[in-house]
Amino acid sequence: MKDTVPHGTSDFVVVANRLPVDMETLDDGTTRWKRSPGGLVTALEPILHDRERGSWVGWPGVPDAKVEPIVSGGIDLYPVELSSDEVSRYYEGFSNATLWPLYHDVLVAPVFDRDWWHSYLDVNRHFAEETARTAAEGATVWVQDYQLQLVPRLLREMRPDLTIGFFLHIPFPPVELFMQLPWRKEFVEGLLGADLIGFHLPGGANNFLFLARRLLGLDTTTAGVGVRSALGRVTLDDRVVRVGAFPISVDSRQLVEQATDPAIVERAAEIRRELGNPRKILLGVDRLDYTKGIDLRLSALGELLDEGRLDPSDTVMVQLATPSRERVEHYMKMRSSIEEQVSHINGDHGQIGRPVVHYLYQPVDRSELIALFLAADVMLVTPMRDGMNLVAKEYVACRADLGGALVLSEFAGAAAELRGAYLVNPHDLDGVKNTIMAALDPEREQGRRRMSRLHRQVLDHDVHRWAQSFLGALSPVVD
Ligand SMILES: Nc1ncnc2c1ncn2[C@@H]1O[C@H](COP(=O)(O)OP(=O)(O)O)[C@@H](O)[C@H]1O
Ligand SMILES: O=P(O)(O)OC[C@H]1O[C@H](O[C@H]2O[C@H](CO)[C@@H](O)[C@H](O)[C@H]2O)[C@H](O)[C@@H](O)[C@@H]1O
Repeated sequence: MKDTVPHGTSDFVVVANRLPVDMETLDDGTTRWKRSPGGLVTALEPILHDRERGSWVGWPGVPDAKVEPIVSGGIDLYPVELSSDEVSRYYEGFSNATLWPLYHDVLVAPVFDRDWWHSYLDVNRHFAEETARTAAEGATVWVQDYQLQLVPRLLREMRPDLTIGFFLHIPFPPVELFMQLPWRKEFVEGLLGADLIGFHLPGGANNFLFLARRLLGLDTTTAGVGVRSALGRVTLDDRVVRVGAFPISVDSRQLVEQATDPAIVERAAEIRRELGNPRKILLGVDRLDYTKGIDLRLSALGELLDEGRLDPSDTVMVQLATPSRERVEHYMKMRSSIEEQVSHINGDHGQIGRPVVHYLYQPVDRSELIALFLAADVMLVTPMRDGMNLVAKEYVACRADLGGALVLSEFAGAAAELRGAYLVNPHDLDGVKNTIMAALDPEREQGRRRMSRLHRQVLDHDVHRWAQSFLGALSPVVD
């Protein structure tokens, strides 16, 4: 295969399950493009804008879409077509009903289905082939996330001239959980096709190194990996693979700019008025996913209202939930139970024209989202497990006014850096309730000091630093 693949012209190629835009078919049968959901796209978009040329290989988000490459002179988009059967078995099945729950602490039971596995293997091969066609001789390829863990090895077999990086956006599980995977060796071998493997946190990197030793009997470093430092190494027969921790972030300066735009500041004030000028506004912003702890925060709110610790006449919660993976069973169940909880709270505590919980099952524009961040007194980020959680970082980046408070789960990757947040254990409902109460009414100067510390952290560690640290560590392997 090596010599038969024609080379493309792109020196820098991002490979991700999704393109940064999703194709949408309108009622009249015409199509248009809209921003893809999720933090991976939020993070990678500004990185590619920084580059004069680059390509992105990914799925356009709908089955059976025959889309020609979109070559614009900036970021060229190379669509990978997935059939409806592949969407069902590779994306909804293996990626999101096997790997996603397995890597998120088995919050629901992962399904191990051999047909799904074969589809995952086939689709990973399609992605590797499309990338091999797109990349120029000696190009750098950056493969993203759990949907494509076999691509590094497949791609190296096709194109040994490439420099290959891989970044995992979700947690890498503890060894005991990973060992459940019937195809565990194939995954470790797949990732070892890369020159550099990146995780959000040192724990994930250390788990991976342990598995490379234990499962494959490879020679690895055993000292702990640091944050953007002290990379681990796996020594193979012909090369060394490096392993590191690179916490992802947001485009902080751009968010500050938008959040201080007078039109957005005015919109934030208008939102408060539209909500009836409550004393306090709580906010949740998530993809609708069972990992995000939306149910937990609604339970906390419901109990605080039931107990009279919160007054429904002066407290409002806004919960935005982006539709996600809507055909996967646990997502359907979670949607129904969240909507039941919202109705329950509003039924018990709302008044005509004054619901306590304003729930939107739809994505909103970035400017509206930033205005909501500014309007919110308390941001609730309460996942049971999350790779990073960019919403937490977006909120503190936007609060250049040093107002607001962040309640953050210890089980979000972001908690490793945002130590000044109101940290909660999402398994401890009473603890969450007490922490929400504390975050609602901090002593003013103490609240501003907390936010100032968080804001500085996110400004100093933005998404550009993330990309530079990963790509900087990847580039020495070219020498
Ligand atoms: N309802 C929504 N409307 C607009 N953007 C949203 C909405 N929900 C989530 N987002 C955006 O999607 C991204 C979510 O990223 P993150 O918190 O890392 O989690 P994940 O990638 O698992 O969805 C953020 O950029 C956030 O602002
Ligand atoms: O593509 P979808 O199935 O619609 O899912 C959206 C994305 O969700 C996940 O995001 C993760 O990446 C974020 C950025 O690193 C991180 O902050 C968050 O904790 C992760 O959950 C998924 O990993 C992406 O591949 C999806 O595109």
